[in-house]
Amino acid sequence: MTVAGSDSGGGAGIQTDMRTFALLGVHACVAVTAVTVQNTVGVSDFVAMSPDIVAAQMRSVVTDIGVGAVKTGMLASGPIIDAVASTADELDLGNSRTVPLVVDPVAASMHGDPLLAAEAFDALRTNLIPRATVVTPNLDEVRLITGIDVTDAASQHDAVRALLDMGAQWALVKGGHLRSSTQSPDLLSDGVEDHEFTTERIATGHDHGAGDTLAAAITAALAHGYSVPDAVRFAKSWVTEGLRWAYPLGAGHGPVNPMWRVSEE
Ligand SMILES: Nc1ncnc2c1ncn2[C@@H]1O[C@H](COP(=O)(O)OP(=O)(O)O)[C@@H](O)[C@H]1O
Ligand SMILES: Cc1ncc(COP(=O)(O)O)c(N)n1
Repeated sequence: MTVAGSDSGGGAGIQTDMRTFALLGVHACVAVTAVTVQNTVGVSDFVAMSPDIVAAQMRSVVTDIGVGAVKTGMLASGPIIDAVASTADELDLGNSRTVPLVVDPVAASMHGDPLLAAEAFDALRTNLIPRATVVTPNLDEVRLITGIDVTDAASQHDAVRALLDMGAQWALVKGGHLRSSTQSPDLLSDGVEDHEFTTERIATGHDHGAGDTLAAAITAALAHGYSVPDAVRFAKSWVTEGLRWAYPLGAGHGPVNPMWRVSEE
């Protein structure tokens, strides 16, 4: 299940989560948190759902269909974060519970347009990150959540540690925004084991939805029973191929292509 916002341009959010889930052989259920007015150049507006309706979608799906793993993406507001956190407890989702919960703490679109209210960061830190089986921030989100500016391997380790100190079971600090590097290094840790997943940086401006694709692929792999390190290893290779097969669209950033496996044939 994905708990996320709609991207009218189809490059990120629910739309990319559902494509990724389908291609990875899992049925996608959805709790819509917000509807964005979005294309390849930016997000011009959004409307958030009521927290009760978000919680009710989660409850409706879990009590009837069941879920193998759950991912959160754009949550829009503090009250939605609080509702998702308490519903996760009610439904036995998250850190040390039955069903893994992947928290992608989406704060803004890649164009810099906000997707989370500024006053919602406390709720993210104190209510959602402690419930995460794995939290997957990019470097801008790391700065906003922990105050740490990641510029190298040492500060990436510090950021992982800060997220684990907030209570996440595993933290994955993604290196996609280290744009001056020739590589794209992601660091995963639970405080005991460190795993580095590094790929060559792909020269593309069409990287819209990369974080969603990665987190959705982690979620699908967890639903298939992978361990967290194996799920992240798989998802990193999946998003790397998606970036290689990304295509231009509109006047801005085209989408990572989660259909790369189909496109290849
Ligand atoms: N140009 C690139 N080449 C290779 N991997 C990339 C590139 N850009 C991002 N990635 C990878 O895509 C995933 C999403 O990363 P990132 O861009 O940091 O997140 P977000 O989309 O949330 O901003 C990470 O695994 C990151 O390493
Ligand atoms: C509904 C929604 N969810 C998530 C993102 C983040 O994706 P990106 O960082 O590629 O803009 C987005 N732009 N829109």
